Amino acid sequence: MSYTVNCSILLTELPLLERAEAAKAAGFDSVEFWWPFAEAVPAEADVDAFIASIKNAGVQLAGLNFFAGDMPAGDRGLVSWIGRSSEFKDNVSVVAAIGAATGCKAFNALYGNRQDEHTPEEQDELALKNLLAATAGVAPIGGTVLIEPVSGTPAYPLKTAADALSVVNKVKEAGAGNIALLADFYHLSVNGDDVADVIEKHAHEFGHVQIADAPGRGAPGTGNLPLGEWITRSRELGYNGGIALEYKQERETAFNWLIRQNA
Ligand SMILES: O=C(O)C(=O)CO
Repeated sequence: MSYTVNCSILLTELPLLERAEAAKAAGFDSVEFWWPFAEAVPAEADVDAFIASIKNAGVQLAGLNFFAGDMPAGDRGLVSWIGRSSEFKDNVSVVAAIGAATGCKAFNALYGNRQDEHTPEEQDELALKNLLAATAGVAPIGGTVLIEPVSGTPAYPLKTAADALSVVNKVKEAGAGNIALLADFYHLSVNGDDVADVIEKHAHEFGHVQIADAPGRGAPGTGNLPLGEWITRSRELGYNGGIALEYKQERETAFNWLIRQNA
């Protein structure tokens, strides 16, 4: 099986523009990134350099997150963030341009942490508008917007597959078909979701899958999740998209579990 390397959590010892090449050298043909710039609309030269690093490495960009704010400081997306919707919409154009240049078709829109000064209804109303703008923005390049339950950030409201699917369904009811659940087996497990049940019910409609073991968000085999079984069952039930490696592990040993598995 060929996996996608998430180069925002793996290979991070290397400068951003060297990571795609390092993934290729480690034997992978596809990579994905969280938003790789500090701002929603970076300098054109920085975007061009990022695209060139993917193309020159000879890998496929298989996934890209929309700008999500200051993630190290705890931000997890702009989608429902009242006061930052023009920034989000400006970002959609840059994301779509990167998709057009690279052939990337999967775009993860982190929903945003709850803001105490606004009601959940107000934030969800904005999220619907922003997600309709995002789905419209990537539709011309055949893109799909992904909605991801995330762990580790208490104020992030989408914790289970059901939470994310209710957002997906609202956007679909509003007329956009190109939106789907990002099933990150690590985040779902840590949040207490029943991952096996989510797979039984929804694998056929997953937009993307990411893996890490739990506890610890390490490589497969470092924790106790049955990741191999879950991947196999997802495939049996019709999921035919990529499986992205989104775990923490130093570069030297990042893919040893795969080498052992293939030996
Ligand atoms: O913030 C995280 O942990 C993510 O997985 C973002 O995509």
